[in-house]
Amino acid sequence: MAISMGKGSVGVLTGVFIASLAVVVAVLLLRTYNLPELKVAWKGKGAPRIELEEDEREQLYEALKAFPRLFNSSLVEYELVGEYSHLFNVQGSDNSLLPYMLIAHLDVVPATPEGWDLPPFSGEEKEGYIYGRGSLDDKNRVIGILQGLEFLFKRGYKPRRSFYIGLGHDEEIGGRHGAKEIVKTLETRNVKLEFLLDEGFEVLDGVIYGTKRPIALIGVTEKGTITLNLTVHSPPGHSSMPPRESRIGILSAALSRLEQNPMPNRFGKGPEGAMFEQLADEFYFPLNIMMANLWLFGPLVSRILQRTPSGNAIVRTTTALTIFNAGIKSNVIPQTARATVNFRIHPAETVNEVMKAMNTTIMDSRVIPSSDVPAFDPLPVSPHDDDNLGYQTLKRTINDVFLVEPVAPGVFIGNTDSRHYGNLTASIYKFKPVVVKSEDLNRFHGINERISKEVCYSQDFNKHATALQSRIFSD
Ligand SMILES: CCCCCCCC/C=C\CCCCCCCC(=O)NCC(=O)O
Ligand SMILES: [Zn+2]
Ligand SMILES: [Zn+2]
Repeated sequence: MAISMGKGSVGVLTGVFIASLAVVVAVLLLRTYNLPELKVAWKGKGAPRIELEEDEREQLYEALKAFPRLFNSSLVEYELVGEYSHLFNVQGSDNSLLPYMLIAHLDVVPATPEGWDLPPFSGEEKEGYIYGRGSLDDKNRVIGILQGLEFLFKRGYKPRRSFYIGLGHDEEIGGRHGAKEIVKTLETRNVKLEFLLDEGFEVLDGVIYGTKRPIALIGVTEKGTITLNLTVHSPPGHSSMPPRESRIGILSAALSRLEQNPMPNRFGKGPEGAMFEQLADEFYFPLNIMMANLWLFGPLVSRILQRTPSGNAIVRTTTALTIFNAGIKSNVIPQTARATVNFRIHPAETVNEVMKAMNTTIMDSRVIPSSDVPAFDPLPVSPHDDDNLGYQTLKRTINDVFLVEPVAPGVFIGNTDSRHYGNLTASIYKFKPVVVKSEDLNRFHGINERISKEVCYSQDFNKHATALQSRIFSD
């Protein structure tokens, strides 16, 4: 797996990618940077609070030590938002240009050590990879962005276009206190953005069945989501006198019906069809002919795609059973059985339609649905035509840095903080500067999440930096 970076026509974007390449270097720097005395230019309402806990103060100080030029630059305003999220504003020289924004998140999903080759929170290395929860999602981008800026400031970087950086702390649970608060902060200042870049697809090497070479996808929209709790209640009792149907049995049957009756294959009814058509030449014969003629071969292609979990995620609303809880003792009939189901909604469907289909499939009034988190429909498609600054900058940067020619717009299958920024810009792009192979897909939220060190070093950092200089300073 590779990680890389560089930047396009917009100021730091190239630096960010370049720095993403050097994430390993950045991690080492975090530990070894030899500090000059800090004169930190904290501004805004995020100046360190007197009531910071010792460990919080320690962490902030570590950040300052790791990125001294960033935190000392007169061009940078920094503030803490929602207690743990970070907002940076880098001032450009031309206020007539709309700022852009880079976002990433600091939090991770949980991990227990079972099945990992190295402990999930160790950051230890093995055979050229750094292992750890967050190494792909999304600490690589956090470090990449900060290291990119540090690198650029070292070179005397002065952007023309202002930009923001937002680092959220609760993306994995919906971004309510992080990204949403950052957005509120920006809205009170009437900020509008030229575009926003967030995590998303990657350079996919052998991931899309039948492709001849690596392909980069930029997420220009994302699927909607419903997270539902399904509960079956009734009074508890002695296991020696079980009811004919237990709560566990009732709920399990309902869940099994959901799994056995997936939502319909909607391939071609959303923007995903255009992606495959655009990429038609990248497929081996006869898939190339089929992709170029989806009006005829669409049904066959959709059946091929749905064979793999990642392809299936593209063609339909997915149904994932993620949590199941019931029972407290081996001889007590449980009072409650409860499960969580996570739907990711295809762009051709809506929350209402999926809810209706779910009720029809379960068809059991003893199974009570409820939800702790808001559902949302698939998101609008961001512009990605030839003259769109954000999309084209990102596309050209991917071409240059990864030396990957095919870049296509796609429907992102996960959900991230960027959906909260819809009032600030219609141009939201989702790309993570790493190369991913098929066998890596299970590492996201799975075991042995890791990032390659070798490829970071083997990429010619200085070459990329030099080649992209004109872009760095042209905007
Ligand atoms: C032919 C099909 C090609 C599909 C290729 C799919 C490749 C997907 C690669 C990685 C995606 C893994 C999901 C990552 C989601 C990251 C964001 C996240 O975790 N957000 C929270 C959430 O969605 O719950
Ligand atoms: Zn993430
Ligand atoms: Zn995640």
